[in-house]
Amino acid sequence: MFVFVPPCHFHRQGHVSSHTHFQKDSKVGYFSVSKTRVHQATLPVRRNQKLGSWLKASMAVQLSEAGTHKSYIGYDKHGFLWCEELKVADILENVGTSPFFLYSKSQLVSNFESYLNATKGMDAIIGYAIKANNNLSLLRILASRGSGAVLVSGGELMLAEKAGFDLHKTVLNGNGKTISEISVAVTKECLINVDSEFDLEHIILSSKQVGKRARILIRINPDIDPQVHPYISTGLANSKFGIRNTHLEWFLNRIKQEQSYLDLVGVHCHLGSTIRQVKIFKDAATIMLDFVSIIRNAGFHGLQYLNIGGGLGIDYERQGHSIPTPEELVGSIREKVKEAQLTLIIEPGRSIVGNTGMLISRVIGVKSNGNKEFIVVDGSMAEVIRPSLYDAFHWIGLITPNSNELSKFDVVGPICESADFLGKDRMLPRPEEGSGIAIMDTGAYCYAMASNYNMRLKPAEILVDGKQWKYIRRRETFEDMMHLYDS
Ligand SMILES: Cc1ncc(COP(=O)(O)O)c(C=O)c1O
Ligand SMILES: N[C@@H](CCCC[NH3+])C(=O)O
Repeated sequence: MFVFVPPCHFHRQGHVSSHTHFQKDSKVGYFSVSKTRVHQATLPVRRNQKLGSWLKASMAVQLSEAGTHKSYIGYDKHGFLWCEELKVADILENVGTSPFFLYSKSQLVSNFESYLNATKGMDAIIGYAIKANNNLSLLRILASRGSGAVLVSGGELMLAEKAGFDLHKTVLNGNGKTISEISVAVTKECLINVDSEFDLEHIILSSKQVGKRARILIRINPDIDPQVHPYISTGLANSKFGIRNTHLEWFLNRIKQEQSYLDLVGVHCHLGSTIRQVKIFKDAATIMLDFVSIIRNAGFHGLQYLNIGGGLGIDYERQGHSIPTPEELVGSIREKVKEAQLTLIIEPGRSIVGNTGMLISRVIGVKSNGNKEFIVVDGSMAEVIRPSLYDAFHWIGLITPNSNELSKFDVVGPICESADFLGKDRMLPRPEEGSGIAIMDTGAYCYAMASNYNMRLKPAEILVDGKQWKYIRRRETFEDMMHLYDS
Protein backbone atom coordinates (compact mmCIF):
# COMPACT_ATOMS: atom_id res chain seq x y z
CA MET A 1 0.00 0.00 0.00
CA PHE A 2 1.23 3.54 -0.82
CA VAL A 3 0.23 6.58 1.08
CA PHE A 4 0.42 10.09 -0.26
CA VAL A 5 0.36 12.79 2.38
CA PRO A 6 1.42 16.28 1.33
CA PRO A 7 4.61 16.93 3.31
CA CYS A 8 3.45 20.40 4.30
CA HIS A 9 1.41 18.62 6.95
CA PHE A 10 4.47 17.38 8.77
CA HIS A 11 6.87 19.00 11.22
CA ARG A 12 9.64 17.77 8.97
CA GLN A 13 9.65 16.24 5.56
CA GLY A 14 12.02 13.78 4.06
CA HIS A 15 12.37 10.39 5.56
CA VAL A 16 8.81 10.03 6.75
CA SER A 17 8.49 7.36 9.39
CA SER A 18 5.64 6.18 11.56
CA HIS A 19 7.00 8.57 14.25
CA THR A 20 6.67 11.65 12.05
CA HIS A 21 4.33 14.15 13.69
CA PHE A 22 1.60 16.22 12.07
CA GLN A 23 2.06 19.93 12.68
CA LYS A 24 -1.55 21.05 13.00
CA ASP A 25 -5.14 19.90 13.31
CA SER A 26 -6.47 19.42 9.81
CA LYS A 27 -7.84 17.02 7.31
CA VAL A 28 -5.33 15.07 5.31
CA GLY A 29 -5.92 13.47 1.94
CA TYR A 30 -4.41 10.09 1.28
CA PHE A 31 -4.11 7.61 -1.51
CA SER A 32 -3.76 3.96 -0.88
CA VAL A 33 -2.84 1.56 -3.59
CA SER A 34 -3.03 -2.20 -3.61
CA LYS A 35 -2.98 -4.46 -6.65
CA THR A 36 -6.72 -4.31 -7.05
CA ARG A 37 -8.01 -1.20 -5.32
CA VAL A 38 -6.83 2.37 -5.13
CA HIS A 39 -8.56 5.00 -3.08
CA GLN A 40 -8.29 8.65 -2.31
CA ALA A 41 -9.99 10.05 0.74
CA THR A 42 -9.50 12.41 3.66
CA LEU A 43 -9.21 11.81 7.33
CA PRO A 44 -8.85 14.26 10.22
CA VAL A 45 -5.50 14.49 12.01
CA ARG A 46 -4.64 16.03 15.34
CA ARG A 47 -1.64 18.24 15.99
CA ASN A 48 1.31 16.10 17.09
CA GLN A 49 -0.46 12.89 16.11
CA LYS A 50 2.04 10.38 14.78
CA LEU A 51 1.79 9.24 11.19
CA GLY A 52 1.74 5.63 12.35
CA SER A 53 -1.44 6.00 14.38
CA TRP A 54 -3.09 8.03 11.65
CA LEU A 55 -2.22 5.36 9.08
CA LYS A 56 -3.91 2.67 11.10
CA ALA A 57 -7.05 4.76 11.23
CA SER A 58 -6.90 5.64 7.55
CA MET A 59 -6.57 1.99 6.59
CA ALA A 60 -9.66 1.17 8.57
CA VAL A 61 -11.55 3.86 6.71
CA GLN A 62 -10.13 2.75 3.40
CA LEU A 63 -11.47 -0.75 3.86
CA SER A 64 -14.96 0.51 4.50
CA GLU A 65 -15.01 2.97 1.61
CA ALA A 66 -16.01 2.33 -1.97
CA GLY A 67 -13.59 4.96 -3.29
CA THR A 68 -14.77 7.03 -6.21
CA HIS A 69 -11.48 8.85 -6.75
CA LYS A 70 -8.82 6.29 -7.47
CA SER A 71 -5.13 7.04 -7.61
CA TYR A 72 -2.28 5.07 -9.13
CA ILE A 73 0.41 7.63 -8.34
CA GLY A 74 1.61 8.05 -4.78
CA TYR A 75 4.37 7.81 -2.16
CA ASP A 76 5.31 4.78 -0.12
CA LYS A 77 6.02 5.19 3.56
CA HIS A 78 9.76 5.63 2.91
CA GLY A 79 9.21 8.65 0.66
CA PHE A 80 9.66 7.04 -2.78
CA LEU A 81 7.24 8.17 -5.45
CA TRP A 82 5.58 5.38 -7.41
CA CYS A 83 3.62 5.27 -10.65
CA GLU A 84 1.56 2.09 -10.62
CA GLU A 85 4.06 -0.69 -9.81
CA LEU A 86 7.21 1.20 -10.71
CA LYS A 87 9.43 3.51 -8.69
CA VAL A 88 9.65 6.80 -10.54
CA ALA A 89 13.34 7.11 -9.55
CA ASP A 90 14.11 3.86 -11.40
CA ILE A 91 12.38 5.13 -14.52
CA LEU A 92 14.32 8.41 -14.34
CA GLU A 93 17.55 6.47 -13.97
CA ASN A 94 16.78 4.39 -17.04
CA VAL A 95 15.51 7.24 -19.18
CA GLY A 96 18.48 9.41 -18.34
CA THR A 97 17.33 12.58 -20.09
CA SER A 98 14.90 14.88 -18.33
CA PRO A 99 12.41 16.43 -18.14
CA PHE A 100 9.75 14.02 -19.38
CA PHE A 101 6.07 13.46 -18.82
CA LEU A 102 5.12 10.22 -17.11
CA TYR A 103 1.56 8.89 -17.31
CA SER A 104 -0.33 6.08 -15.62
CA LYS A 105 -2.49 4.00 -17.94
CA SER A 106 -4.59 2.59 -15.08
CA GLN A 107 -5.31 6.12 -13.88
CA LEU A 108 -6.48 7.13 -17.34
CA VAL A 109 -8.72 4.09 -17.71
CA SER A 110 -10.09 4.52 -14.20
CA ASN A 111 -10.93 8.19 -14.81
CA PHE A 112 -12.72 7.34 -18.04
CA GLU A 113 -14.58 4.51 -16.33
CA SER A 114 -15.85 6.96 -13.70
CA TYR A 115 -17.64 8.77 -16.52
CA LEU A 116 -18.89 5.48 -18.00
CA ASN A 117 -20.32 4.48 -14.62
CA ALA A 118 -21.78 7.93 -14.10
CA THR A 119 -23.71 7.74 -17.38
CA LYS A 120 -24.86 4.12 -17.04
CA GLY A 121 -28.56 3.70 -17.72
CA MET A 122 -28.91 6.84 -19.81
CA ASP A 123 -28.21 7.81 -23.40
CA ALA A 124 -24.90 9.62 -23.32
CA ILE A 125 -21.73 10.41 -25.24
CA ILE A 126 -18.55 11.03 -23.28
CA GLY A 127 -16.65 13.33 -25.60
CA TYR A 128 -13.06 13.55 -24.41
CA ALA A 129 -11.69 17.04 -25.12
CA ILE A 130 -8.60 16.26 -27.19
CA LYS A 131 -7.11 19.71 -26.57
CA ALA A 132 -6.29 18.68 -22.98
CA ASN A 133 -3.80 16.03 -24.10
CA ASN A 134 -3.45 14.88 -27.69
CA ASN A 135 -0.98 12.04 -27.29
CA LEU A 136 -2.00 9.43 -29.88
CA SER A 137 -1.42 6.45 -27.57
CA LEU A 138 -3.59 7.98 -24.85
CA LEU A 139 -6.26 8.83 -27.44
CA ARG A 140 -6.27 5.23 -28.67
CA ILE A 141 -6.81 3.96 -25.13
CA LEU A 142 -9.89 6.18 -24.81
CA ALA A 143 -11.21 5.56 -28.34
CA SER A 144 -10.99 1.80 -27.88
CA ARG A 145 -13.15 2.11 -24.77
CA GLY A 146 -15.94 3.89 -26.62
CA SER A 147 -15.08 7.50 -25.89
CA GLY A 148 -16.27 10.21 -28.24
CA ALA A 149 -14.14 13.29 -28.82
CA VAL A 150 -14.43 17.04 -28.75
CA LEU A 151 -12.39 18.81 -31.40
CA VAL A 152 -11.37 22.36 -31.93
CA SER A 153 -9.44 22.23 -35.20
CA GLY A 154 -8.99 20.28 -38.41
CA GLY A 155 -5.77 18.90 -36.94
CA GLU A 156 -7.63 17.44 -33.99
CA LEU A 157 -10.20 15.98 -36.37
CA MET A 158 -7.48 14.18 -38.35
CA LEU A 159 -5.92 12.96 -35.12
CA ALA A 160 -9.28 11.70 -33.82
CA GLU A 161 -9.76 9.71 -37.03
CA LYS A 162 -6.26 8.27 -36.76
CA ALA A 163 -6.83 7.30 -33.13
CA GLY A 164 -9.96 5.38 -34.12
CA PHE A 165 -12.71 7.53 -32.58
CA ASP A 166 -16.18 6.96 -34.01
CA LEU A 167 -16.55 10.29 -35.82
CA HIS A 168 -20.32 10.26 -35.32
CA LYS A 169 -19.48 10.74 -31.66
CA THR A 170 -17.25 13.77 -32.23
CA VAL A 171 -18.15 17.43 -31.91
CA LEU A 172 -16.31 20.14 -33.83
CA ASN A 173 -16.26 23.23 -31.68
CA GLY A 174 -14.76 26.64 -32.01
CA ASN A 175 -15.42 30.31 -32.56
CA GLY A 176 -13.10 30.50 -35.57
CA LYS A 177 -13.52 27.32 -37.59
CA THR A 178 -12.37 27.71 -41.20
CA ILE A 179 -14.59 26.72 -44.10
CA SER A 180 -12.20 23.91 -45.03
CA GLU A 181 -12.26 22.54 -41.45
CA ILE A 182 -16.05 22.66 -41.46
CA SER A 183 -16.21 20.92 -44.84
CA VAL A 184 -14.20 17.97 -43.53
CA ALA A 185 -16.49 17.77 -40.50
CA VAL A 186 -19.60 17.78 -42.73
CA THR A 187 -18.10 15.09 -44.96
CA LYS A 188 -17.19 12.91 -41.98
CA GLU A 189 -20.60 13.50 -40.36
CA CYS A 190 -19.23 14.97 -37.13
CA LEU A 191 -21.51 17.05 -34.96
CA ILE A 192 -20.75 20.75 -35.49
CA ASN A 193 -21.35 23.56 -33.03
CA VAL A 194 -22.71 26.82 -34.40
CA ASP A 195 -20.88 29.65 -32.64
CA SER A 196 -22.01 32.84 -34.41
CA GLU A 197 -23.89 34.31 -37.38
CA PHE A 198 -20.85 34.09 -39.65
CA ASP A 199 -20.09 30.58 -38.44
CA LEU A 200 -23.61 29.48 -39.39
CA GLU A 201 -23.18 30.97 -42.87
CA HIS A 202 -19.86 29.13 -43.23
CA ILE A 203 -21.52 25.87 -42.23
CA ILE A 204 -24.30 26.41 -44.80
CA LEU A 205 -21.71 27.14 -47.48
CA SER A 206 -19.69 24.04 -46.57
CA SER A 207 -22.78 21.80 -46.61
CA LYS A 208 -23.72 23.07 -50.05
CA GLN A 209 -20.19 22.49 -51.34
CA VAL A 210 -20.00 19.00 -49.85
CA GLY A 211 -23.59 18.17 -50.81
CA LYS A 212 -24.48 16.84 -47.37
CA ARG A 213 -26.68 17.99 -44.51
CA ALA A 214 -24.64 19.23 -41.53
CA ARG A 215 -25.56 17.87 -38.09
CA ILE A 216 -25.48 21.00 -35.96
CA LEU A 217 -25.82 22.05 -32.33
CA ILE A 218 -26.22 25.68 -31.31
CA ARG A 219 -23.65 26.79 -28.73
CA ILE A 220 -25.66 29.07 -26.49
CA ASN A 221 -24.00 31.33 -23.97
CA PRO A 222 -26.00 30.78 -20.76
CA ASP A 223 -24.30 33.68 -18.92
CA ILE A 224 -23.29 31.71 -15.84
CA ASP A 225 -20.24 32.48 -13.72
CA PRO A 226 -18.18 29.29 -13.31
CA GLN A 227 -16.10 30.94 -10.54
CA VAL A 228 -12.75 30.13 -12.10
CA HIS A 229 -9.76 32.12 -13.38
CA PRO A 230 -11.07 34.68 -15.92
CA TYR A 231 -8.85 33.29 -18.68
CA ILE A 232 -10.61 29.92 -18.52
CA SER A 233 -14.16 31.17 -17.99
CA THR A 234 -16.15 30.78 -21.20
CA GLY A 235 -19.89 31.04 -20.52
CA LEU A 236 -20.35 34.62 -19.33
CA ALA A 237 -22.19 37.23 -21.39
CA ASN A 238 -18.96 38.98 -22.44
CA SER A 239 -17.25 35.78 -23.59
CA LYS A 240 -16.13 35.33 -27.19
CA PHE A 241 -17.80 31.91 -27.35
CA GLY A 242 -21.32 30.94 -28.38
CA ILE A 243 -24.36 32.88 -29.50
CA ARG A 244 -26.07 35.57 -27.45
CA ASN A 245 -29.01 33.79 -25.86
CA THR A 246 -31.24 36.76 -26.70
CA HIS A 247 -30.56 36.13 -30.37
CA LEU A 248 -31.77 32.52 -30.54
CA GLU A 249 -34.85 33.30 -32.63
CA TRP A 250 -32.75 34.75 -35.46
CA PHE A 251 -30.72 31.53 -35.61
CA LEU A 252 -33.83 29.35 -35.63
CA ASN A 253 -35.33 31.30 -38.53
CA ARG A 254 -32.12 31.16 -40.54
CA ILE A 255 -31.73 27.43 -39.91
CA LYS A 256 -35.34 26.87 -41.06
CA GLN A 257 -34.60 28.63 -44.34
CA GLU A 258 -31.74 26.20 -45.00
CA GLN A 259 -33.25 23.02 -43.63
CA SER A 260 -32.19 20.93 -46.58
CA TYR A 261 -28.58 21.65 -45.61
CA LEU A 262 -28.87 21.87 -41.84
CA ASP A 263 -30.10 19.30 -39.34
CA LEU A 264 -30.46 20.97 -35.94
CA VAL A 265 -29.89 18.10 -33.50
CA GLY A 266 -28.92 19.78 -30.24
CA VAL A 267 -27.76 22.59 -28.00
CA HIS A 268 -24.39 23.11 -26.38
CA CYS A 269 -22.83 25.20 -23.64
CA HIS A 270 -19.43 25.19 -22.01
CA LEU A 271 -19.00 27.33 -18.93
CA GLY A 272 -15.27 27.15 -18.26
CA SER A 273 -12.62 24.92 -16.79
CA THR A 274 -11.55 23.83 -13.24
CA ILE A 275 -15.14 24.09 -11.94
CA ARG A 276 -15.58 22.89 -8.38
CA GLN A 277 -19.33 23.05 -7.76
CA VAL A 278 -21.99 20.74 -9.11
CA LYS A 279 -24.57 23.52 -8.73
CA ILE A 280 -22.95 25.43 -11.59
CA PHE A 281 -23.58 22.55 -14.01
CA LYS A 282 -27.06 22.03 -12.61
CA ASP A 283 -28.00 25.68 -13.15
CA ALA A 284 -26.65 25.52 -16.69
CA ALA A 285 -28.68 22.39 -17.45
CA THR A 286 -31.85 24.10 -16.21
CA ILE A 287 -31.26 27.10 -18.46
CA MET A 288 -30.34 24.94 -21.43
CA LEU A 289 -33.46 22.80 -21.03
CA ASP A 290 -35.54 25.98 -21.27
CA PHE A 291 -33.83 26.68 -24.59
CA VAL A 292 -34.58 23.10 -25.67
CA SER A 293 -38.30 23.73 -25.06
CA ILE A 294 -38.19 26.99 -27.01
CA ILE A 295 -36.45 25.27 -29.93
CA ARG A 296 -38.83 22.30 -29.94
CA ASN A 297 -41.82 24.64 -29.79
CA ALA A 298 -40.43 26.42 -32.83
CA GLY A 299 -40.89 23.15 -34.73
CA PHE A 300 -37.48 21.47 -34.44
CA HIS A 301 -38.64 18.01 -33.41
CA GLY A 302 -35.33 16.33 -34.24
CA LEU A 303 -33.61 17.91 -31.27
CA GLN A 304 -31.76 15.05 -29.60
CA TYR A 305 -28.67 16.26 -27.73
CA LEU A 306 -28.00 18.35 -24.67
CA ASN A 307 -24.27 19.03 -24.65
CA ILE A 308 -23.34 20.38 -21.22
CA GLY A 309 -19.64 20.91 -22.10
CA GLY A 310 -16.67 19.98 -19.97
CA GLY A 311 -14.97 21.81 -17.15
CA LEU A 312 -14.94 19.61 -14.06
CA GLY A 313 -11.93 20.51 -11.88
CA ILE A 314 -9.44 18.23 -10.14
CA ASP A 315 -7.77 18.37 -6.73
CA TYR A 316 -4.52 20.11 -7.71
CA GLU A 317 -3.73 20.89 -4.06
CA ARG A 318 -3.84 17.16 -3.24
CA GLN A 319 -5.27 17.90 0.15
CA GLY A 320 -8.47 15.94 -0.27
CA HIS A 321 -10.56 18.98 -1.20
CA SER A 322 -13.95 17.90 -2.24
CA ILE A 323 -14.12 18.14 -6.01
CA PRO A 324 -17.35 16.69 -7.36
CA THR A 325 -17.05 13.27 -8.95
CA PRO A 326 -18.42 12.57 -12.45
CA GLU A 327 -21.17 10.57 -10.69
CA GLU A 328 -22.17 13.64 -8.67
CA LEU A 329 -22.06 15.88 -11.71
CA VAL A 330 -24.14 13.61 -13.96
CA GLY A 331 -26.36 12.57 -11.06
CA SER A 332 -27.38 16.18 -10.56
CA ILE A 333 -28.83 16.48 -14.08
CA ARG A 334 -29.66 12.89 -15.06
CA GLU A 335 -33.40 12.93 -14.33
CA LYS A 336 -34.03 16.23 -16.11
CA VAL A 337 -32.16 15.07 -19.20
CA LYS A 338 -34.05 11.77 -19.26
CA GLU A 339 -37.40 13.53 -18.79
CA ALA A 340 -36.64 15.72 -21.78
CA GLN A 341 -35.80 12.55 -23.78
CA LEU A 342 -32.38 13.83 -24.67
CA THR A 343 -28.99 12.22 -25.09
CA LEU A 344 -26.43 13.84 -22.82
CA ILE A 345 -23.09 14.86 -24.27
CA ILE A 346 -20.40 15.69 -21.75
CA GLU A 347 -16.95 16.97 -22.77
CA PRO A 348 -14.40 16.28 -20.02
CA GLY A 349 -10.73 16.98 -20.64
CA ARG A 350 -8.88 17.78 -17.42
CA SER A 351 -10.84 15.35 -15.23
CA ILE A 352 -9.88 12.48 -17.55
CA VAL A 353 -6.17 13.21 -18.07
CA GLY A 354 -5.09 15.78 -15.45
CA ASN A 355 -4.05 13.47 -12.63
CA THR A 356 -2.72 10.74 -14.95
CA GLY A 357 0.51 12.61 -15.59
CA MET A 358 3.47 14.30 -13.95
CA LEU A 359 6.51 16.13 -15.23
CA ILE A 360 9.64 14.41 -13.99
CA SER A 361 12.53 16.79 -13.79
CA ARG A 362 15.98 17.01 -12.17
CA VAL A 363 17.37 19.63 -9.85
CA ILE A 364 20.13 21.62 -11.56
CA GLY A 365 21.06 23.57 -8.43
CA VAL A 366 19.87 25.57 -5.43
CA LYS A 367 20.53 29.31 -5.11
CA SER A 368 19.60 32.28 -3.00
CA ASN A 369 19.16 35.93 -3.97
CA GLY A 370 19.45 37.06 -0.36
CA ASN A 371 15.69 37.17 0.21
CA LYS A 372 14.53 34.01 -1.40
CA GLU A 373 15.83 30.56 -2.16
CA PHE A 374 15.31 28.90 -5.51
CA ILE A 375 15.39 25.30 -6.60
CA VAL A 376 16.36 25.49 -10.26
CA VAL A 377 15.14 22.47 -12.19
CA ASP A 378 15.43 21.35 -15.81
CA GLY A 379 11.66 21.56 -16.38
CA SER A 380 10.17 24.96 -17.13
CA MET A 381 7.24 27.05 -18.29
CA ALA A 382 7.91 25.66 -21.77
CA GLU A 383 6.57 22.30 -20.57
CA VAL A 384 4.19 23.43 -17.80
CA ILE A 385 2.92 26.91 -18.55
CA ARG A 386 -0.14 26.81 -16.25
CA PRO A 387 1.52 28.45 -13.21
CA SER A 388 2.82 31.33 -15.36
CA LEU A 389 -0.38 31.77 -17.33
CA TYR A 390 -3.08 31.29 -14.71
CA ASP A 391 -1.11 31.39 -11.47
CA ALA A 392 -2.15 27.74 -11.26
CA PHE A 393 -1.02 25.47 -8.44
CA HIS A 394 0.65 22.11 -9.08
CA TRP A 395 1.81 20.05 -6.14
CA ILE A 396 5.61 19.50 -6.25
CA GLY A 397 7.63 16.83 -4.47
CA LEU A 398 10.97 15.04 -4.59
CA ILE A 399 10.77 11.52 -5.95
CA THR A 400 13.12 9.95 -3.38
CA PRO A 401 13.42 10.26 0.42
CA ASN A 402 15.33 13.24 1.78
CA SER A 403 15.74 13.89 5.49
CA ASN A 404 16.84 17.55 5.34
CA GLU A 405 14.81 20.15 7.23
CA LEU A 406 12.05 21.83 5.26
CA SER A 407 12.74 25.29 3.86
CA LYS A 408 10.80 27.64 1.67
CA PHE A 409 11.74 27.64 -2.02
CA ASP A 410 10.47 28.87 -5.34
CA VAL A 411 10.80 26.06 -7.86
CA VAL A 412 11.89 27.64 -11.13
CA GLY A 413 13.07 26.65 -14.59
CA PRO A 414 16.03 27.83 -16.68
CA ILE A 415 14.06 30.11 -19.05
CA CYS A 416 14.89 33.81 -19.28
CA GLU A 417 11.55 35.00 -17.84
CA SER A 418 10.67 35.82 -14.27
CA ALA A 419 7.34 34.16 -15.05
CA ASP A 420 9.21 30.88 -15.44
CA PHE A 421 8.19 29.28 -12.17
CA LEU A 422 6.55 25.95 -11.41
CA GLY A 423 5.74 26.66 -7.79
CA LYS A 424 6.23 29.50 -5.33
CA ASP A 425 6.94 29.39 -1.59
CA ARG A 426 6.99 25.62 -1.38
CA MET A 427 8.13 23.88 1.79
CA LEU A 428 10.62 21.27 0.62
CA PRO A 429 13.74 19.60 1.99
CA ARG A 430 16.93 21.05 0.51
CA PRO A 431 17.60 18.75 -2.47
CA GLU A 432 20.90 17.46 -3.82
CA GLU A 433 21.89 18.49 -7.32
CA GLY A 434 20.51 15.88 -9.73
CA SER A 435 17.62 14.87 -7.43
CA GLY A 436 14.43 13.91 -9.22
CA ILE A 437 11.47 16.18 -8.67
CA ALA A 438 7.86 15.69 -9.78
CA ILE A 439 5.41 18.39 -10.86
CA MET A 440 2.15 16.61 -10.25
CA ASP A 441 -1.13 16.56 -12.13
CA THR A 442 0.34 17.78 -15.38
CA GLY A 443 -1.54 15.37 -17.64
CA ALA A 444 -3.89 18.11 -18.91
CA TYR A 445 -2.95 21.30 -20.76
CA CYS A 446 0.78 20.87 -20.23
CA TYR A 447 2.38 18.95 -23.09
CA ALA A 448 -0.56 20.21 -25.16
CA MET A 449 0.54 23.82 -24.50
CA ALA A 450 4.30 23.14 -24.51
CA SER A 451 6.54 25.33 -26.64
CA ASN A 452 10.08 25.51 -28.00
CA TYR A 453 10.76 28.84 -26.31
CA ASN A 454 14.48 29.40 -25.73
CA MET A 455 15.05 26.64 -28.30
CA ARG A 456 13.96 23.99 -25.82
CA LEU A 457 13.16 20.54 -27.16
CA LYS A 458 9.72 19.21 -26.36
CA PRO A 459 10.09 16.42 -23.79
CA ALA A 460 9.39 12.72 -24.15
CA GLU A 461 6.13 11.22 -22.95
CA ILE A 462 6.24 7.85 -21.19
CA LEU A 463 3.38 5.55 -20.25
CA VAL A 464 3.42 3.18 -17.29
CA ASP A 465 1.23 0.09 -17.40
CA GLY A 466 1.65 -2.01 -14.25
CA LYS A 467 5.30 -3.05 -14.14
CA GLN A 468 6.07 -1.87 -17.71
CA TRP A 469 6.91 1.50 -19.15
CA LYS A 470 7.33 2.65 -22.74
CA TYR A 471 7.82 5.82 -24.75
CA ILE A 472 4.58 7.08 -26.26
CA ARG A 473 6.25 10.12 -27.81
CA ARG A 474 10.00 10.49 -28.12
CA ARG A 475 11.81 13.62 -27.12
CA GLU A 476 12.23 16.18 -29.88
CA THR A 477 15.70 16.50 -31.35
CA PHE A 478 17.58 19.50 -32.64
CA GLU A 479 17.32 17.93 -36.12
CA ASP A 480 13.50 17.80 -35.83
CA MET A 481 13.50 21.54 -35.42
CA MET A 482 16.00 22.13 -38.21
CA HIS A 483 13.73 20.29 -40.68
CA LEU A 484 11.36 23.26 -40.62
CA TYR A 485 13.89 25.70 -42.08
CA ASP A 486 14.28 26.09 -45.83
CA SER A 487 17.97 25.19 -45.86
C1 LIG B 1 -15.95 23.53 -25.61
C2 LIG B 1 -15.08 22.85 -24.63
N1 LIG B 1 -15.42 21.62 -24.23
C3 LIG B 1 -14.67 20.96 -23.33
C4 LIG B 1 -13.54 21.50 -22.78
C5 LIG B 1 -12.78 20.71 -21.78
O1 LIG B 1 -12.71 21.34 -20.56
P1 LIG B 1 -12.06 20.63 -19.29
O2 LIG B 1 -10.71 20.18 -19.69
O3 LIG B 1 -12.02 21.68 -18.28
O4 LIG B 1 -12.95 19.49 -18.93
C6 LIG B 1 -13.17 22.80 -23.16
C7 LIG B 1 -12.03 23.48 -22.52
O5 LIG B 1 -12.25 24.25 -21.61
C8 LIG B 1 -13.94 23.48 -24.12
O6 LIG B 1 -13.60 24.70 -24.53
N1 LIG C 1 -5.61 25.68 -20.84
C1 LIG C 1 -6.45 25.81 -19.69
C2 LIG C 1 -7.81 25.28 -19.89
C3 LIG C 1 -8.50 25.89 -21.05
C4 LIG C 1 -9.46 24.93 -21.59
C5 LIG C 1 -9.84 25.22 -22.99
N2 LIG C 1 -11.13 25.90 -23.11
C6 LIG C 1 -5.76 25.19 -18.47
O1 LIG C 1 -4.68 24.78 -18.52
O2 LIG C 1 -6.30 25.14 -17.43
